Amino acid sequence: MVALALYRLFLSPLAHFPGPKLAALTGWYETYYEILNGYGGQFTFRIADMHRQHGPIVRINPWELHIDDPEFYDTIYTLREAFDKPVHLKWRFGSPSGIFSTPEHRLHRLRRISQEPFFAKRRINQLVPEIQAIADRMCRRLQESFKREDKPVNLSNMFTSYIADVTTMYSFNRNFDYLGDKNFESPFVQAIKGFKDIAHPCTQFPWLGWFMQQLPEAVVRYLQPPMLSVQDFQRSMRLLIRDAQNDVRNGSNFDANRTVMHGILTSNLPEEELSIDKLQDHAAGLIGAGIASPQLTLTTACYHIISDHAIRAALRKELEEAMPDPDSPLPLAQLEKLPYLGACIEEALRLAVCQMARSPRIADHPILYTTSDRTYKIPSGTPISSATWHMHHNETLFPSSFTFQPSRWLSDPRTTSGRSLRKYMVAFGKGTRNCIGMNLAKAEILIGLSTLMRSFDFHLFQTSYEKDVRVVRDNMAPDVRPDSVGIRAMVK
Ligand code: HEM
Repeated sequence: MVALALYRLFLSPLAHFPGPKLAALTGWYETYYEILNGYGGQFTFRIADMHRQHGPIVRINPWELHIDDPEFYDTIYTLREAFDKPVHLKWRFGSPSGIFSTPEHRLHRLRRISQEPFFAKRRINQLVPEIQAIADRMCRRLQESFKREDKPVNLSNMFTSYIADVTTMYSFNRNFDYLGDKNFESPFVQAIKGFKDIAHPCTQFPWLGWFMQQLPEAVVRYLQPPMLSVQDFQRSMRLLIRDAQNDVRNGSNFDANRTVMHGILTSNLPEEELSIDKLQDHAAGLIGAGIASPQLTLTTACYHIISDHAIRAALRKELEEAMPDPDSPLPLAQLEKLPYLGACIEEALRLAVCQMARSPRIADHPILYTTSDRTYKIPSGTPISSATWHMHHNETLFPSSFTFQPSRWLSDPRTTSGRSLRKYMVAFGKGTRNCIGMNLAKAEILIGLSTLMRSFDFHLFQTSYEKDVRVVRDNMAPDVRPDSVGIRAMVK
């Protein structure tokens, strides 16, 4: 023990990097902040404190560095290098073979290439009529079951159902009509919560994710209740995959170009990549990542727009001029050109952050990082990261960073050093592992938000900033107090 402590503090290749000595000494420091301190999920905030105290590069645990320098982001998250992700993060979401979780660069490329064509802009453009039809269904449900009955709607549940209907339609060609539920309570609300609840324990104790999957259900129910909704979710993915496999086997009733799962099954992936376990991980990755982040962005946008009269009026004016008849929606290409709508969405993406937990990369060669007074040589094999949370709340780039100001995105905004502000918008990540679903997400958000805001007015219902909006923990995605029941609104 003593030898290990001395090694970590004085002899390790990271010993000369700044940071708290306790963090350099033991991984339990991080575990304490992620699991035991306050609501848990506090380490991202703690890292911000470390930077305030020790500068732009800090050693955050015995093995890892974090860099809070907007100009260095593109060096870590790059298309030019073949970086890996740390192996211990593979079990974080219980789907070790999903592309999000694949550590090795080469295997990641192989898996990602089989899905990429489905998320190209051209392919997403073809999907627009179906997304619009689902957004129209959301509005009809709001009109009939909430506006007419003068009943509050839970915005996060509604957007989860909207996005879940789009995602399952595109992934499996299935219409589950989650929007049809009386209160928009789709099973994904519980499953997403379950994924978030297990993520910190599975990150801190990587064997836990594997171990939980080996245990009988009754034991899991007793030990880790959140894992149950994750297992339910994984079981339903398996059934959908079996159906898609049958379609492909029978050569009937499917079009390989229409859904992502049929596309994966008919791609050039080698046979060993098409086992039911691996396919389940791909499906879980797509559905999990594909629902949680667009939902959070839409809820964030909606909350801020309806809580600020001036912003709501400006958006309403732009939408009314562009869409005189609310029942005749604009084509996606024209929605993309509406400046104020675009600025509201950009600002919602910035504030929603979506992926709050850091996502480290590992290089197989040393990397140089220069501060104002010295150059550090980061040893090869060291996990390094720059978290989106810190970038999006950098007060130099985004003054009053916690306020929703769409105007900061209007008219080709620049930083004080003359660079485009958009360079520092990193909601979708960058580099070889950036968000594969970005085009789909943007289409879902543009169509959903414009249709909704053109058709209705909203007033917040029993919603407080402190309880329901202020981010108090990093649950992989930013999360609010555990006693929040979500942002609710009356429909006018
Ligand atoms: C507002 C919406 C979204 C945001 C902000 C977002 C954000 C991100 C970010 C930051 C990453 C990089 C993760 C990392 O570096 O470790 C990522 C990866 C990923 N996203 Fe998204 N995402 C969104 C929507 C979607 C959608 C709609 C889908 C699919 C239906 C999707 C599927 C994925 C997948 C599969 C990955 C892993 C990519 C890889 O490792 O190659 N995301 N997303």
